[in-house]
Amino acid sequence: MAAPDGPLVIGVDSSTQSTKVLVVDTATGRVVARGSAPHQVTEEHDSDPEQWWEALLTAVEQCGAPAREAAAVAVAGQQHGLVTLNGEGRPVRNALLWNDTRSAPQRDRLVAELGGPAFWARRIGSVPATSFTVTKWAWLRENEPEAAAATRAVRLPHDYLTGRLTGQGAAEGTTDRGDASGSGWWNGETESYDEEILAHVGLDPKLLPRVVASGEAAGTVRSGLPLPEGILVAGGTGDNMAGALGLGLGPGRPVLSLGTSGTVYAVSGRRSTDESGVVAGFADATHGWLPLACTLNCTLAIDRFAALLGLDREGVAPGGSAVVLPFLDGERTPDLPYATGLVHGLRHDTTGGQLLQAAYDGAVFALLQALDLVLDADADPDEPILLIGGGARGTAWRETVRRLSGRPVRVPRAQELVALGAAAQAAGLLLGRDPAAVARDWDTAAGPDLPAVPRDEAALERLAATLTDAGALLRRR
Ligand SMILES: Nc1ncnc2c1ncn2[C@@H]1O[C@H](COP(=O)(O)OP(=O)(O)O)[C@@H](O)[C@H]1O
Ligand SMILES: O=C(CO)[C@@H](O)[C@H](O)COP(=O)(O)O
Repeated sequence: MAAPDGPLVIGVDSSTQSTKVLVVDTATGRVVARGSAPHQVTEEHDSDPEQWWEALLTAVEQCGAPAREAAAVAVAGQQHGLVTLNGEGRPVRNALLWNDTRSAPQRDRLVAELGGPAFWARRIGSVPATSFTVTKWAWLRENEPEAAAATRAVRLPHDYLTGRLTGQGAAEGTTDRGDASGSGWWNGETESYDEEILAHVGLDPKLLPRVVASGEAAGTVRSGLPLPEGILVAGGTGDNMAGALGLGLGPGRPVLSLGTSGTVYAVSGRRSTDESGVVAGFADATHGWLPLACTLNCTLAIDRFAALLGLDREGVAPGGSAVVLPFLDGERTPDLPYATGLVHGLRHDTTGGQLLQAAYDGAVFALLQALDLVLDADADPDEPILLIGGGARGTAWRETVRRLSGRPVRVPRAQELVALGAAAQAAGLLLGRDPAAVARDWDTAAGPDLPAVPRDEAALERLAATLTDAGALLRRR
């Protein structure tokens, strides 16, 4: 390893399928070491937080000597997951994840009981989808009351890992405003926990972590870990907020992330309060906002579809009139938690490759429809879409986004932008700087631009019509 020019920092991305760790030179943004380890997710979409912790340690150990020289660390995590801890700070049960739709009945009731979509959009910036932590807590109380009663602390995934790094007890947890804004009990108007919502769902605010400010440390690394004892631990954040930091994102620049979830987002100085529920009005990890739309079925659904067809994920073919709505996990955008996958428009001459292409189209459609909604009204329509996440490495994904958006697409050369964003947060804390400005100095968003191609209006119209016509099927429980 060439000698670093500045202090080293560690950025962690604990996402749905795996944990990735980068050791980064703060002076240049150069990645000097990396590691990764997978997680298991059950068929019901829950996951053991102890396994995330083991994966984090494994991935840090893979980084070797540079990890032992780092001066600060931050953790970004999959949003919304409900982590319930006992008095010893250990999980009461597996975490209920963002893509678990079991809480759909509780969600419907909560929205109706507390003043409808307008109330929620105004208070928390979003009409909660079944992803939101508040709906999962309501589900737990109703379906596993003994687990809810045994809970002494409620955490989000990144809070849990930050707590394990710092040695926080059940009463000492921390979180940040970005990830807190996806809980459903953090009020964006007052920037504090919403006591009326918490009382309604029977959650004692004392069980929740303290929200640390941007630029404030969550603590320091405790002894006995493969990281230097006593180094700074930044507040951490949700994975999408960290992706925005990692790109050094400014207003008007749309991001499309293709991972287990599909997300489309932008940063804004204006707080979003979309009563339609398409846009979640999240906070970002500093002082601004991160309007975002999210789908439950993205790369995993398409890989499953390719496997069913016996094709490689790049085995797409143009043409045909097939439409696929790849809602294998139910769906959040559009809001169809009970939906299953749907194939329509088959003919004798439809090929497997055309069907696979239709599945890609179906996965990208709702995200692109939400693109203009997450951008400020004065955003330049010719600004390239920044394509990130594991899917951004695939040609079929890139070409689908180009063809259905009609916009230029840029794939940043830097990979693992969520872990890079966590590293930028750690660097910002260490150097007393704005983390997004640190990432801009690292030039993380640089990459070749793929020019715009004419938008495939026929494919978009077929998808829109099928969604409307299949409404009753897709809503059936
Ligand atoms: N070369 C590639 N081409 C297309 N897709 C890829 C490629 N490599 C990985 N992927 C996709 O990336 C996904 C993982 O993306 P990632 O952003 O790491 O997910 P998450 O952060 O949600 O755990 C996998 O489901 C896989 O389908
Ligand atoms: O629910 C959301 C955003 O609201 C998801 O984006 C999760 O944050 C999971 O992210 P990945 O594991 O797909 O990165």
